[in-house]
Amino acid sequence: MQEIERHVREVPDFPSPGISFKDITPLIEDGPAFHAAVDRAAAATAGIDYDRVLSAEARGFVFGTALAYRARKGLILARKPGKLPRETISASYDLEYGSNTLHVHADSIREGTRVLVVDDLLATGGTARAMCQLVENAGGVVAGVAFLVELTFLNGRERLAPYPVTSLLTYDA
Ligand SMILES: O=P(O)(O)OC[C@H]1O[C@H](OP(=O)(O)OP(=O)(O)O)[C@H](O)[C@@H]1O
Ligand SMILES: Nc1ncnc2[nH]cnc12
Repeated sequence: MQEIERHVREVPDFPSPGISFKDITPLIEDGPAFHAAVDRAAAATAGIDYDRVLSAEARGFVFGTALAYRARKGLILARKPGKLPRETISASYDLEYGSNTLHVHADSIREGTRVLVVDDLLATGGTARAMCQLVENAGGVVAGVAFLVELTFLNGRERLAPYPVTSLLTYDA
Protein backbone atom coordinates (compact mmCIF):
# COMPACT_ATOMS: atom_id res chain seq x y z
CA MET A 1 0.00 0.00 0.00
CA GLN A 2 2.98 2.33 0.64
CA GLU A 3 3.85 1.99 -3.06
CA ILE A 4 0.47 3.61 -3.79
CA GLU A 5 0.40 6.13 -0.94
CA ARG A 6 3.80 7.65 -1.66
CA HIS A 7 2.48 8.89 -5.01
CA VAL A 8 -0.37 10.92 -3.48
CA ARG A 9 0.94 14.44 -2.89
CA GLU A 10 -0.53 16.66 -0.16
CA VAL A 11 -0.88 20.29 -1.21
CA PRO A 12 -1.72 22.75 1.61
CA ASP A 13 -4.27 25.53 1.07
CA PHE A 14 -5.56 24.33 -2.31
CA PRO A 15 -8.03 25.28 -3.72
CA SER A 16 -8.71 27.53 -0.72
CA PRO A 17 -7.05 28.30 2.64
CA GLY A 18 -7.29 25.47 5.18
CA ILE A 19 -7.84 22.68 2.64
CA SER A 20 -5.16 19.96 2.48
CA PHE A 21 -5.58 18.81 -1.10
CA LYS A 22 -4.71 15.17 -1.84
CA ASP A 23 -3.32 15.26 -5.38
CA ILE A 24 -3.64 11.89 -7.14
CA THR A 25 -2.08 13.00 -10.44
CA PRO A 26 1.42 11.65 -9.54
CA LEU A 27 -0.19 8.29 -8.77
CA ILE A 28 -1.95 7.95 -12.10
CA GLU A 29 1.17 9.19 -13.93
CA ASP A 30 3.18 6.27 -12.49
CA GLY A 31 2.34 3.11 -14.43
CA PRO A 32 3.08 0.46 -11.78
CA ALA A 33 1.48 2.49 -8.97
CA PHE A 34 -1.65 3.20 -11.03
CA HIS A 35 -1.89 -0.46 -11.98
CA ALA A 36 -1.49 -1.53 -8.35
CA ALA A 37 -4.14 0.93 -7.19
CA VAL A 38 -6.68 -0.30 -9.75
CA ASP A 39 -5.90 -3.94 -8.93
CA ARG A 40 -6.35 -3.26 -5.22
CA ALA A 41 -9.65 -1.46 -5.79
CA ALA A 42 -10.82 -4.32 -8.03
CA ALA A 43 -9.95 -6.83 -5.32
CA ALA A 44 -11.76 -4.75 -2.69
CA THR A 45 -14.94 -4.71 -4.79
CA ALA A 46 -14.74 -8.23 -6.22
CA GLY A 47 -17.33 -9.58 -3.78
CA ILE A 48 -19.96 -6.99 -4.72
CA ASP A 49 -22.77 -8.02 -7.06
CA TYR A 50 -23.33 -5.16 -9.51
CA ASP A 51 -24.36 -4.50 -13.12
CA ARG A 52 -22.82 -1.10 -13.81
CA VAL A 53 -20.29 1.36 -12.45
CA LEU A 54 -21.32 5.00 -11.90
CA SER A 55 -18.61 7.61 -11.50
CA ALA A 56 -18.38 11.39 -11.37
CA GLU A 57 -16.60 13.88 -13.59
CA ALA A 58 -13.65 14.38 -13.65
CA ARG A 59 -11.23 12.51 -11.38
CA GLY A 60 -13.81 9.84 -10.63
CA PHE A 61 -13.80 8.84 -14.30
CA VAL A 62 -10.18 7.71 -14.03
CA PHE A 63 -10.88 4.97 -11.50
CA GLY A 64 -14.47 4.30 -12.56
CA THR A 65 -13.35 3.59 -16.11
CA ALA A 66 -10.47 1.37 -15.04
CA LEU A 67 -12.62 -0.66 -12.64
CA ALA A 68 -15.50 -1.06 -15.09
CA TYR A 69 -13.16 -2.19 -17.86
CA ARG A 70 -11.41 -4.66 -15.60
CA ALA A 71 -14.74 -6.10 -14.33
CA ARG A 72 -16.27 -6.09 -17.85
CA LYS A 73 -19.13 -3.89 -16.59
CA GLY A 74 -20.83 -0.93 -18.22
CA LEU A 75 -19.89 2.57 -17.10
CA ILE A 76 -22.40 5.37 -16.41
CA LEU A 77 -21.05 8.93 -16.46
CA ALA A 78 -22.29 11.43 -13.86
CA ARG A 79 -21.50 14.79 -15.42
CA LYS A 80 -21.54 18.39 -14.36
CA PRO A 81 -24.32 20.62 -15.80
CA GLY A 82 -24.67 21.19 -19.54
CA LYS A 83 -22.59 18.23 -20.73
CA LEU A 84 -25.04 15.40 -21.41
CA PRO A 85 -27.06 15.74 -24.65
CA ARG A 86 -30.27 13.88 -23.80
CA GLU A 87 -32.84 14.02 -20.98
CA THR A 88 -31.17 13.81 -17.57
CA ILE A 89 -31.93 13.40 -13.90
CA SER A 90 -29.83 15.43 -11.47
CA ALA A 91 -28.80 15.86 -7.84
CA SER A 92 -27.15 18.88 -6.20
CA TYR A 93 -24.65 18.63 -3.36
CA ASP A 94 -22.05 20.45 -1.25
CA LEU A 95 -18.45 19.33 -1.06
CA GLU A 96 -15.36 20.32 0.94
CA TYR A 97 -14.81 23.47 -1.13
CA GLY A 98 -18.05 24.40 -2.88
CA SER A 99 -21.22 23.00 -4.36
CA ASN A 100 -22.27 21.48 -7.67
CA THR A 101 -24.85 19.40 -9.52
CA LEU A 102 -24.39 16.03 -11.20
CA HIS A 103 -26.50 14.71 -14.07
CA VAL A 104 -26.94 11.26 -15.58
CA HIS A 105 -28.97 10.35 -18.64
CA ALA A 106 -32.49 9.46 -17.55
CA ASP A 107 -32.33 6.04 -19.21
CA SER A 108 -28.91 4.99 -17.87
CA ILE A 109 -30.23 3.41 -14.66
CA ARG A 110 -33.30 1.19 -14.85
CA GLU A 111 -35.54 -0.32 -12.16
CA GLY A 112 -33.41 -2.78 -10.21
CA THR A 113 -30.07 -1.96 -11.87
CA ARG A 114 -27.34 -2.72 -9.31
CA VAL A 115 -24.77 0.08 -9.33
CA LEU A 116 -21.25 0.31 -7.91
CA VAL A 117 -20.52 4.00 -7.22
CA VAL A 118 -16.82 4.79 -7.75
CA ASP A 119 -14.90 8.00 -7.03
CA ASP A 120 -11.26 8.87 -6.49
CA LEU A 121 -11.79 10.43 -3.07
CA LEU A 122 -14.28 10.58 -0.20
CA ALA A 123 -14.23 13.91 1.65
CA THR A 124 -17.57 15.15 3.04
CA GLY A 125 -19.44 12.49 1.08
CA GLY A 126 -21.59 15.06 -0.75
CA THR A 127 -20.59 13.91 -4.22
CA ALA A 128 -20.99 10.19 -3.54
CA ARG A 129 -24.26 10.72 -1.72
CA ALA A 130 -25.61 12.66 -4.70
CA MET A 131 -24.65 9.74 -6.96
CA CYS A 132 -26.42 7.31 -4.61
CA GLN A 133 -29.51 9.53 -4.71
CA LEU A 134 -29.43 9.50 -8.51
CA VAL A 135 -29.31 5.70 -8.48
CA GLU A 136 -32.23 5.40 -6.07
CA ASN A 137 -34.31 8.13 -7.74
CA ALA A 138 -34.04 6.15 -10.97
CA GLY A 139 -35.19 2.95 -9.24
CA GLY A 140 -31.74 1.38 -9.08
CA VAL A 141 -29.92 -0.21 -6.16
CA VAL A 142 -26.62 1.03 -4.70
CA ALA A 143 -24.60 -2.20 -4.48
CA GLY A 144 -21.57 -0.46 -2.96
CA VAL A 145 -19.44 2.67 -2.93
CA ALA A 146 -15.67 2.51 -3.62
CA PHE A 147 -12.93 5.12 -3.24
CA LEU A 148 -9.20 5.24 -3.63
CA VAL A 149 -8.73 7.85 -0.86
CA GLU A 150 -10.85 8.56 2.24
CA LEU A 151 -10.47 11.67 4.41
CA THR A 152 -11.75 10.11 7.62
CA PHE A 153 -11.78 13.39 9.59
CA LEU A 154 -14.63 14.70 7.42
CA ASN A 155 -16.89 11.75 8.34
CA GLY A 156 -18.14 11.24 4.79
CA ARG A 157 -18.64 7.54 5.50
CA GLU A 158 -21.40 8.45 7.97
CA ARG A 159 -23.33 10.20 5.19
CA LEU A 160 -23.15 6.99 3.18
CA ALA A 161 -24.19 4.88 6.18
CA PRO A 162 -26.69 2.54 4.52
CA TYR A 163 -24.22 1.46 1.83
CA PRO A 164 -21.14 -0.79 1.88
CA VAL A 165 -18.15 1.60 1.57
CA THR A 166 -14.57 0.60 0.66
CA SER A 167 -11.45 2.77 0.46
CA LEU A 168 -7.78 1.95 -0.07
CA LEU A 169 -5.97 4.86 1.62
CA THR A 170 -7.15 6.84 4.63
CA TYR A 171 -6.00 10.25 5.90
CA ASP A 172 -6.92 11.59 9.31
CA ALA A 173 -5.93 15.22 8.60
O1 LIG B 1 -16.78 13.94 -0.65
P1 LIG B 1 -16.89 15.32 -1.27
O2 LIG B 1 -16.78 16.42 -0.26
O3 LIG B 1 -18.07 15.44 -2.14
O4 LIG B 1 -15.59 15.51 -2.18
C1 LIG B 1 -15.11 14.53 -3.05
C2 LIG B 1 -15.18 14.95 -4.47
O5 LIG B 1 -14.34 16.11 -4.68
C3 LIG B 1 -13.55 15.91 -5.85
O6 LIG B 1 -14.21 16.29 -7.00
P2 LIG B 1 -14.33 17.78 -7.56
O7 LIG B 1 -15.75 18.21 -7.41
O8 LIG B 1 -13.27 18.65 -6.96
O9 LIG B 1 -14.15 17.64 -9.11
P3 LIG B 1 -13.03 17.10 -10.13
O10 LIG B 1 -13.06 15.60 -10.03
O11 LIG B 1 -13.58 17.59 -11.42
O12 LIG B 1 -11.69 17.66 -9.77
C4 LIG B 1 -13.32 14.41 -5.86
O13 LIG B 1 -12.96 13.95 -7.14
C5 LIG B 1 -14.64 13.86 -5.39
O14 LIG B 1 -15.55 13.67 -6.45
N1 LIG C 1 -8.99 17.54 0.30
C1 LIG C 1 -9.26 17.12 -0.94
N2 LIG C 1 -8.27 16.71 -1.76
C2 LIG C 1 -8.54 16.28 -3.01
N3 LIG C 1 -9.77 16.24 -3.52
C3 LIG C 1 -10.79 16.63 -2.74
N4 LIG C 1 -12.13 16.68 -2.96
C4 LIG C 1 -12.71 17.17 -1.85
N5 LIG C 1 -11.81 17.43 -0.89
C5 LIG C 1 -10.60 17.09 -1.44
